[in-house]
Amino acid sequence: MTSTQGVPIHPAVDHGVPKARPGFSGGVLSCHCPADPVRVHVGAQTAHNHVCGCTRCWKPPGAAFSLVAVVPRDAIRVIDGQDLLEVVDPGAAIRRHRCRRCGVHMYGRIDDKDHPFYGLDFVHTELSTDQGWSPPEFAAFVSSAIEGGVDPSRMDGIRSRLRELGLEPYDALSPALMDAIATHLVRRSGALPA
Ligand SMILES: N[C@@H](CCC(=O)N[C@@H](CSCO)C(=O)NCC(=O)O)C(=O)O
Ligand SMILES: [Zn+2]
Ligand SMILES: [Zn+2]
Repeated sequence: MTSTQGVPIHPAVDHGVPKARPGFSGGVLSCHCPADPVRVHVGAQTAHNHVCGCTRCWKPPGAAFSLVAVVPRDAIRVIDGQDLLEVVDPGAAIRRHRCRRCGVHMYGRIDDKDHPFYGLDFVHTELSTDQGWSPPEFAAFVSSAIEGGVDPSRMDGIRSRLRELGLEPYDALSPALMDAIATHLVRRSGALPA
């Protein structure tokens, strides 16, 4: 089979998916401002790290996918630049807090207590120089990359490259996460025991 190594996905995976460090318990995320960056301490290892093709997640310049994971919301502490943070879209389920100088998203928070992922914040581990974060496990919202400007003719190559990297492509979240969402919705409706 022809290699699709030359198909760029995201700089953090284009040369191979990194490994988690056993015992890793978090680090500091910094925005891209060259001086006085916003800094956020994340006091936990990440979970469900994935590359995401949706238009809402922050991506580094030129990348077709973002790299995004979750941590418990109480693990997030803004240590510098709190006053520089603004919410990108207050109406979105994930209220992404970005640096208003450089535009980098520092964390995304769910404030709706009924949301299946309430209690989890979304973070981009590439904003940290600390090594050992949980690596991406799958690719989400792959078809949405077209909405972000990727030519549809490139999608076969992109899906092949994702598979080559071990990042199974899905057009929503992974089956495990979609099942968790559906289970939450059914439980909330009272049709399943809590
Ligand atoms: N086609 C849309 C999809 C946007 C979307 O639903 N994104 C997901 C995944 S983000 C992290 O994996 C989501 O849950 N969004 C909720 C929110 O953004 O509040 C598009 O590309 O815009
Ligand atoms: Zn900034
Ligand atoms: Zn996304």
